[in-house]
Amino acid sequence: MSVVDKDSVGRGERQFHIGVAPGEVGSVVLMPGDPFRVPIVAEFLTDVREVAHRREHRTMTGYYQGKLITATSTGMGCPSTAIAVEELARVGVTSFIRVGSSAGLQPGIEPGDLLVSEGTLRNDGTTAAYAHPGFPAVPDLEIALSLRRQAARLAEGAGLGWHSGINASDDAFYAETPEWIAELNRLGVLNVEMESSAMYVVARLRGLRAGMICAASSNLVTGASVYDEGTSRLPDGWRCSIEAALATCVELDL
Ligand SMILES: O=P(O)(O)O[C@H]1O[C@H](CO)[C@@H](O)[C@H]1O
Ligand SMILES: O=c1cc[nH]c(=O)[nH]1
Repeated sequence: MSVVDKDSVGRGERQFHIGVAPGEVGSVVLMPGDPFRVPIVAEFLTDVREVAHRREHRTMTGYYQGKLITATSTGMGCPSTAIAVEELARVGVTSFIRVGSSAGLQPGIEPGDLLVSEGTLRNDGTTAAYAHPGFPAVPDLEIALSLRRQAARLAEGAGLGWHSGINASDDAFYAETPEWIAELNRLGVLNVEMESSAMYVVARLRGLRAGMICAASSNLVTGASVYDEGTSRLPDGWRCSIEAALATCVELDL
C-alpha cells in the first residue's frame, strides 16, 4: 500500500483545482468569493492577464503601482477556500487578502459599509480538520492594521461608513437561524461571511499572511439589504475594499 501524502501533492506543478502554475502569479493575492468579481479587481490593474478559470476559481494578474497583483476567487465557503489557499501557496503566494461581501450583525452597519476583520469565530467544518477548536482564526496583525488605516482613509470619500471587529464564518448560509444571529449579535460579532476562517487557519499553519476587508451586503439585525434597494452601495463597497486592499499590498510591500 502506498498512502498519498497530500502535503507533497502538486508542489512545483500546475495546480489541480485552480489551474495555475509556478511563475504565473505574484506574491500577494486578492480573493473575492465570486469569480465574476475577479474582473472588478482587474479594473484597478494594468497589463491584465487571465491566467486560468477552473471551477469557481478564476485567476487574473496585473500591476498596481508597479507591483504584481493576483486576484483569485475562492468560491463560496471554507472547503473551496482552503483548496485555493493551499494551491496558491504551492505556486508561490505568501499573502492573501479576502475582498468579500458580508452581512452586518450590529446596528449602524449600512449596506456597502466597509468591514475590516480582526479575527474570526470558527463556525465551519473545514478548519476542524486542520486544527484544535481553540486554535484562533486571526489575520496577520500588520495586514489588519493597514486595512483599518486604508478603510479610514477611503470610506468617507466613497460615501460609506467603516467598521472593524470580530466576524464569524458560517458554513451554512440558510441555517443561520434567528437564534444564531441574535447570539452572534449578543457576543458583539460585527459581521458574518463564509471564508475567512479557512483562509486564516490555513495561512497560519503554512507560515503565510492573511487579512480581510468586506463590503456589507445586508444587515441581519436591522433587515437592511442592498438587494431590496437597487442602489450601487454594494458595488461601491466592493470597489472601495479592493482599493483599500491594493493600498495595503503597496504599503506593506506584500
Ligand atoms: O460575496 P462573497 O465574497 O462570496 O461573500 C459572501 O457571499 C456568499 C454568500 O452569499 C459567501 O461566499 C459569503 O462569504
Ligand atoms: O454568511 C453570510 C454571508 C452573507 N450574508 C449572510 O446572510 N450570511
